[in-house]
Amino acid sequence: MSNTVKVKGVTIGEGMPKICVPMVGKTLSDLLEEAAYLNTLDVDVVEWRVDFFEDVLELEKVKEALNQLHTILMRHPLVFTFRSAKEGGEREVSSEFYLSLNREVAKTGLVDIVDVELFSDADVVKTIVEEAHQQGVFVIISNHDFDQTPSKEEIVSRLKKAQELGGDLPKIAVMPRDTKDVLTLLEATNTMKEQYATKPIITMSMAGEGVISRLAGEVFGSALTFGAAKQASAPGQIAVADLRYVLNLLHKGL
Ligand SMILES: O=C1C[C@@](O)(C(=O)O)C[C@@H](O)[C@@H]1O
Repeated sequence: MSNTVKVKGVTIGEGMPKICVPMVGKTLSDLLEEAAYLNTLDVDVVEWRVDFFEDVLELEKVKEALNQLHTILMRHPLVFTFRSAKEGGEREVSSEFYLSLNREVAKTGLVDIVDVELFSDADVVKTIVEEAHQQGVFVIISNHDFDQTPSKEEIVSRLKKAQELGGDLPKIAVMPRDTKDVLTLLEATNTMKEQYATKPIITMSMAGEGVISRLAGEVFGSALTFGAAKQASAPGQIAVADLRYVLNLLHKGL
């Protein structure tokens, strides 16, 4: 049985998949505008994709931005994510910087969840998980394959690894080359959820062919789905209102 992650009144892993929308602004003023707009949408969780932020290398500016974003978004659980270029993000940084960025942000009390990549340096993953948990911050341990869909066994094994490393929300995003790849992701999700998961998991097959995986999480076992506000942060994300409509529809049928 999967546990749940409860944050600011949102229970991830129970009922309908929760909708998370990424903020991808480059400047603070873009971000503040995006945050205000997100407040008008029916979203459960907000993600700050800080790798898009032009001042991401200056920790003080990141913290200042977080302060301001928090005043707008305080009702929503906030995920803090630096996505590396090798996993589909905007830039690459050193392991040292990645560690200090995540550890400093976890200490601010302004974020609820940090996203750490499974294939980061093993000590870095361990340290971030430990320190985030000391601060009462949850951890997504994630992996992204923008080129292909690994085998079912490999997907399950990565999700298990993320769980063993202490991730509260193991996550994987993969790219399909055909519809069979989408089925592979769905099957891996179902197997993980039914047989191994002690935590809510998050999975998606990206791009157009994979859209079904962003909609049918409640059926196959993914607890959270990423939707788009004005700008998508990954291929295949659909508008929040459409996402909510379909999630509700599928929920009614279950
Ligand atoms: O990891 C993910 C999932 C994602 O890549 C997607 O495919 O929706 C979008 C990213 O912003 C997020 O950090």
